[in-house]
Amino acid sequence: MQREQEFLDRVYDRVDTLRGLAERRVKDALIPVGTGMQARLERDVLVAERAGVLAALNAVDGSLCFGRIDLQDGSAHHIGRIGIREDDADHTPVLIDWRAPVARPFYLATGHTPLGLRRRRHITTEGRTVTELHDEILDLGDRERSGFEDPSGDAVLLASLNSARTGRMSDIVRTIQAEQDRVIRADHHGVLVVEGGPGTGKTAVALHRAAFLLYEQRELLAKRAVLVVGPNAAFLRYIGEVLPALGETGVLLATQAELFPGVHARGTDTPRAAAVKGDAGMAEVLAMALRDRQALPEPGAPVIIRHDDGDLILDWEIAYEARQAARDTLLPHNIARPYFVFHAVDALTAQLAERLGADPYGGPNFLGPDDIAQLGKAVAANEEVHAALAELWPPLSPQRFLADYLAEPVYLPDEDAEAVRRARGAGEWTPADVPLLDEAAELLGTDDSAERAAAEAERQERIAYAQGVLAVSQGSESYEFEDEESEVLAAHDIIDAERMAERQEEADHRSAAERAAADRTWAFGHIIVDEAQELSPMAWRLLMRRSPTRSLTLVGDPAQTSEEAGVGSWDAILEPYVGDRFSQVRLGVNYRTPAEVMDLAARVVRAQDPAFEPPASVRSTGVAPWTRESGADLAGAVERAVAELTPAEGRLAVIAPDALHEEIAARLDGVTAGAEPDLTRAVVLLGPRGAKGLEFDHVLVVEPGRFGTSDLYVALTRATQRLGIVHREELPASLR
Ligand SMILES: Nc1ncnc2c1ncn2[C@@H]1O[C@H](COP(=O)(O)OP(=O)(O)OP(=O)(O)O)[C@@H](O)[C@H]1O
Repeated sequence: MQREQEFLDRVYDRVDTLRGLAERRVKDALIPVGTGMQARLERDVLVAERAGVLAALNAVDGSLCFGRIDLQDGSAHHIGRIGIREDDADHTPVLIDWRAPVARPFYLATGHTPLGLRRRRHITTEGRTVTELHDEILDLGDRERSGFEDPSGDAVLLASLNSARTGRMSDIVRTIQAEQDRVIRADHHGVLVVEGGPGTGKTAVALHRAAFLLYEQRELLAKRAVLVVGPNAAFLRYIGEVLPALGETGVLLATQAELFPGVHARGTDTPRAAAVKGDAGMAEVLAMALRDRQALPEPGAPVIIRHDDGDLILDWEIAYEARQAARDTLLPHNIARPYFVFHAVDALTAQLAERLGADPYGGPNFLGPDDIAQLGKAVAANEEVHAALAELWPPLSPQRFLADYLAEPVYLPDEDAEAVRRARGAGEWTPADVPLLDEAAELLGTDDSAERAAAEAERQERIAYAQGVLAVSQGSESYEFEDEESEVLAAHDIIDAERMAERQEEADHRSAAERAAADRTWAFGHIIVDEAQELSPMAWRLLMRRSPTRSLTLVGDPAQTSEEAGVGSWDAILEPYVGDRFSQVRLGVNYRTPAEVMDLAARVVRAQDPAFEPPASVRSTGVAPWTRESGADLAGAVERAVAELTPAEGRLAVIAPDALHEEIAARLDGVTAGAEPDLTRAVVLLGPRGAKGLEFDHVLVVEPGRFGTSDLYVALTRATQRLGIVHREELPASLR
């Protein structure tokens, strides 16, 4: 213990020095250097990197070092959350980053395959103090003993699994199991599917994989960022501290609702509406609806446009020809629109020229090319022409187009159309709208010509300003002294106006993740999707656009699928994008739910699928789950059960059908219905969907007869210790 403490003191001394250094280096990096795009980009990356180092040093302070491996060759390494090196000529490693290849035997070695290890030591600390050691002897021939031997090898794991929950997920870096380690360190190329039942550590593994990839592919991912997609905001908050605790901040966590920058999708859909909106056929439906927005005047009923040189007649033929020319470009709607306008203006000009220059005696037209060009300019400048053309081929934003479509949904069976119909201006965007907005944005194309023109105008303004500055400095021409060496330089000698203008531009110190959050077309370096079974085919289209390299990790459990829009099999999800070129692994051990609770949960699924095999629980508590009939006063029975089950330390979740929340919340102190739950409170009230991915020490399930099979399976598997069930209505047969 003493020696480990001395070691730790040395490491923390070094950390404190490094932190001081990092603080100074962040400040230095902020000083503007060089000019030009490249220099600025490099500086911004440097600032982000150095700020990242500082954040990492600050974040990992609490439990920096957690392990040690002693090798058969007599050497030893300490393993920590981040790597620390000595300040010597060789930069000797003091603490090995858990993600480094050298650290790998810490996770994989067994007595059977010791991978060159003699001993594995788990070091437990509180703050900067060593409090416990647990040693596993891996070389049975080795007689040396420390007195801290842990013959079972899982004391640290079990202590962590049994510890009281806090409402925030913690990292598992000290106790990653071998099957999990293989997933975390799998190659980042291509698509990896990680399947596993409740509590098998899928979420934990996905997050540690993000940390691993950020370490291994630091250069690529610092620029392109990692996206982690989770099922809802409460879940993202629940997992939000894991990566920072591992020293990683370059990750964007988002729900589907947040994947269209500028839109906050806070509305809700009926399950039916969400399923219709998520169906793959919606891509074609929207494309067809958009073609309908490229309209023509009725044949025989042309649009008459007033014009100084005589009325212009915008008829079916002119509009048809112009539309065809624009469609032939195969460009998205907004980008093809100028072609439509150009062809229509051209045809209207020709019409006018023919009328004005016509020779009454049938000779050639009087007007020369210059006259016609003049006429064309006047037609193009006529506001009414543009208004008429905008009626036929309107410039559209994704929001406007989708709102219009939902107000009058076409190309859908009547029932589906009714399910998604929403009056213009009514209600908010919903998560299921987000992939449709993204699809619309693709079909429409971004017409950013106005923004580009504005940016260029701004740049010209800066250059003009800089020229002004230089003109003033010109007044003090460089004086040529006889002695050439002593020439005095003026500002304009060393800097031209353009470079000076660039210098004035605001530096963009946002990290790649922050930039990515604001950019719909961002291509992420890697995307991790948790609860991937819930996403609809339309949502997959959106995510695949954000991952042109198809570097993805998908994590999920088909048995827990609750969304009607969710896709049934990984083959069905992935076939359109990568064919059958994806790898799949299964995690088979449940670290969360005790065996007693898992047995009950498995019965629920088996009632539907007799061949169902749940993951094996690593623990049992010896406490069986119980069911209790409430009599008439359901809320009263819940209140009493909550009083019994609320742990002295840790968290209790009441998982009840949404319709009962008001009634239940009224009886529970500090518990509210409807609002987004604060998971750090001792008692939390949730619906089965909101409980997805979360866990609590104790769980009370209310009125399980009203839950669908997969929702009930999710609800029952949230407990790390105890489970109770309260019901007034009849129990499902599987729970009786
Ligand atoms: N190797 C490990 N060491 C310590 N704790 C672990 C380990 N693996 C998993 N856990 C813990 O088990 C619990 C369940 O993990 P996690 O939430 O990642 O499972 P999951 O497979 O995503 O579950 P679900 O599908 O039910 O949401 C978490 O508390 C997690 O910290």
